[in-house]
Amino acid sequence: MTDNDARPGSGGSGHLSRRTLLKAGGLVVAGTAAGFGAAAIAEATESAQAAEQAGRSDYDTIVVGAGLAGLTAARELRKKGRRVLLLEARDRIGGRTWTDRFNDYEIERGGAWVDPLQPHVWRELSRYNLTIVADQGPERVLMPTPGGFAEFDPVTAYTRQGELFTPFFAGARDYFPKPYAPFTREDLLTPLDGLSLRDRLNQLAYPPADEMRMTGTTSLYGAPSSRGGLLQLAQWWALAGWNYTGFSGVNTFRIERGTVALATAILNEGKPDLKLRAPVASVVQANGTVRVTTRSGAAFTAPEVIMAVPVNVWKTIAFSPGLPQPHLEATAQGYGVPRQKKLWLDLATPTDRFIAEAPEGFPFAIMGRLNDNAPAVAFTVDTSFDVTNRAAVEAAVREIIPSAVVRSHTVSDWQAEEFSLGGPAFRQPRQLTRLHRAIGQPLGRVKFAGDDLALGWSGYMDGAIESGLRVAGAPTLAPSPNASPDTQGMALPKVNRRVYRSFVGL
Ligand SMILES: Cc1cc2nc3c(=O)[nH]c(=O)nc-3n(C[C@H](O)[C@H](O)[C@H](O)COP(=O)(O)OP(=O)(O)OC[C@H]3O[C@@H](n4cnc5c(N)ncnc54)[C@H](O)[C@@H]3O)c2cc1C
Repeated sequence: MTDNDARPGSGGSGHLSRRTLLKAGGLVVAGTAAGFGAAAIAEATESAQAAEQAGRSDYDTIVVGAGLAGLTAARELRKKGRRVLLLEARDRIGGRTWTDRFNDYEIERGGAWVDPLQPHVWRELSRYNLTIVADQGPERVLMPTPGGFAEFDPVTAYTRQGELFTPFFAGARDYFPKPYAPFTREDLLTPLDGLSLRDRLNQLAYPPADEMRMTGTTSLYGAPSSRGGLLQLAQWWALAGWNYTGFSGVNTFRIERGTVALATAILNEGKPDLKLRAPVASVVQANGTVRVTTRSGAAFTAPEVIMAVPVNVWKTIAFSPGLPQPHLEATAQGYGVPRQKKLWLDLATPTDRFIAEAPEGFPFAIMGRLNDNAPAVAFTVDTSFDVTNRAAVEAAVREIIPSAVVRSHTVSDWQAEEFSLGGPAFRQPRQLTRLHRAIGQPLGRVKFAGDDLALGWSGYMDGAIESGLRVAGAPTLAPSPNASPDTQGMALPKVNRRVYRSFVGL
């Protein structure tokens, strides 16, 4: 049910005095946890206590955040017969997935690609009978060399990438023997978790000509390579079957009707009470009740709350009692790839299907046109050029393809969006062993969910769904990556996965 107004009988905002409403309204302006004053928390606490004493809660569970994690959790709880309220800050569902239009073309501004190696998202696609399409893939690949960019056929280019990346992940089968249970060999993980992607490159000491072919990948996720943790990428390698074809081929496929079709199907099955444009400002627990207050002052109570918002956003919400130390550290350090922007480019030239990878330090880490007559997609973590300016974007593209002509473009800046404050999850060194388990733990009656907290495909839609299932007490999946992927009866377009450089996790 889509319902932007307080539900009759919910008792929601009716619980608040005018004074509280005005005070809570101040939160909108402040927009940060710090902006939520002690007086407002005290009042919300009293109110939660009163609700508890009166034995009335508006809902059984309040889920905050209608991304794939929150939608999944809400559906699973509804299936158990619970009364569920889903509060979403934006005016749409889907969070870091967003099917939109650019010129006459359907684009994904966030998550796009799915794969049978990703069991949770794949099971959902099968459940809703959502058709899968394959990108056509590149006809040629531009790779950096010490003398400039050189052109290769895709099989040659990606066979070489496989030769370079396989040693990068040497030992991953030992330290991630069960990729969905990442702490199985914590003894081996702990010393490795201090390594950044840059550290691992330094250890391998590849000749410069080889290293430059790898830093397009490491800089994109690490943002820069020295920031991203080796073990995040290594876990994806393990989840994909400990080999390059799996790692690189993941995300060859898309949902024909867009990610919006998946998010909508989950919502329609669960039918929680959904309130859009309802950014949550505070979450206050007292005597067995949790009171959730939005920036506009609407308040709702339930014995249980699920926070399915990105870790990076936790710091903008006032929790009482306050977040434990690991949660505070994680939200201060950041869990989502910082600075990453996804651009769609209408290129007059070139007109063919290509992928170009650039070494660290270039404005674009990777770009390509994957389908005929489609716009090109490009990713940057460089904050020094103005991505809103067409001429600056064209100049950046021309650093790789000198003859390129950009007609128009559009940008998604997930870092700048206040309800994500970053891109997909990508852990930094030491976050896996020091923080990951701890931040998945509840704070009293408040539980946490999201792709950031997944045990498997963190940074992907699959991880968001996995986390949403787990927090709602529903079974998750952990297939052996050695087994052939379970396509769950879905028709799969036949493609040569070796020619893909998937835009893994992008
Ligand atoms: C550029 C980009 C490319 C990606 N590419 C892929 C890909 O190809 N394949 C893939 O599988 N994954 C990809 N991902 C990752 C994937 O999109 C995410 O893993 C997934 O969407 C996360 O879902 P989530 O529910 O955990 O979080 P989100 O989708 O971020 O959902 C959280 C929700 O909480 C809401 N919210 C935030 N703050 C508040 C508040 N205060 N009150 C109420 N609501 C709030 C947000 O508006 C949002 O709707 C990509 C992500 C990005 C950014």
